[in-house]
Amino acid sequence: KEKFEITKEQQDFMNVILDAYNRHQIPPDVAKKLLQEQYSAEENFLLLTEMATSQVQVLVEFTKNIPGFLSLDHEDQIALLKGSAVEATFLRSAQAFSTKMPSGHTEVLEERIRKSGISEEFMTPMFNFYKSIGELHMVQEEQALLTAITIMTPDRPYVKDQQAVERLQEPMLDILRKLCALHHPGEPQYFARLLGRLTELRTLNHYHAEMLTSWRMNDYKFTPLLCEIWDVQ
Ligand SMILES: O=C(c1ccccc1)c1ccc(-c2nc3ccccc3n2[C@H](C(=O)NC2CCCCC2)C2CCCCC2)cc1
Repeated sequence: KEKFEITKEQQDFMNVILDAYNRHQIPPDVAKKLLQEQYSAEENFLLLTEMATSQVQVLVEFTKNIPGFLSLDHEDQIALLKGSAVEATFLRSAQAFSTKMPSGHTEVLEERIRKSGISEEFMTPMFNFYKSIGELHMVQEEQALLTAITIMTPDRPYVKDQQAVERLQEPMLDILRKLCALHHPGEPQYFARLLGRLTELRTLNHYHAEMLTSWRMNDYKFTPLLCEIWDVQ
C-alpha cells in the first residue's frame, strides 16, 4: 500500500472523529462576545470559567467517541481527560483566535485578551502559541485529530497502562501524517510542525495554575468541575 494512501478503515475512523468534533462544538462564540465590549477582570474571569466549564463537558463527550477510549481502564480514562483538559482549553482558544474574522477584528480580540485581567507575563507565550497555530491553517480533520491525539497522550500523570494508550494514539498519528501530506503537499515538514505545536502546548500547561491565580482581582470563584480539572482551590 502507498505509504500516504488513506485506507478505507482509516477514512471511516477519521469520519467518526470528525463527526464527534463537529457535534461537540462550543455553543456560544466567545470571540464574538469579546469583540462587543471590554469587560472588567471579574466579568472576563466569569466568562472564562463558564466557557471552560462547558468546554470540559464538550471534551468528555468528544473523547467518549474516540474509538477504543471507552475500552481503556476507567481510572486511565480519567487520568487522560484530567491530563489534557488544560491543553485542550489552549488548543480550542488558539482555534477561536485563528478563526477567519473581518480585518481588524483579530487585533481588537487580541487587545481585549491583553486587557482581560490575565497577567502580562503570560501574554507572550500564549500569543506566540496562538499565532503559530494560526499560521498552520489547519483543516478541520487536522484540528479534530490533533485534539484527539492530545487527549490520547500516553505519558500523562497517573496513567497505568501507557501501552494501551499508545496503541490508540499511533493509528491517529498515522492518519494525521497522511492527511498532512494530502492537504499540504508543498510542505513536507508540515506534519512535524504540527507535532511541534503539541510540545509548545505542554509548556503552556505549566503556566496554567499561575495564570489562574494571577488574574488581577481578589475573589476567585471556580466551578467544582474546574477545581477538579484545573487543580485549583
Ligand atoms: O488563563 C487561561 C487559562 C488556560 C487554561 C487553564 C487555565 C487558565 C486562559 C484561558 C483562555 C484564554 C483565551 N484565549 C482566547 C483566544 C480567543 C478567544 C477567547 C480566548 N480565551 C478565553 C476563553 O474564554 N477561551 C475559551 C475558548 C473556548 C474554549 C474554552 C476557553 C477568554 C476568556 C475571557 C477573557 C479573554 C479570554 C486565555 C487565558
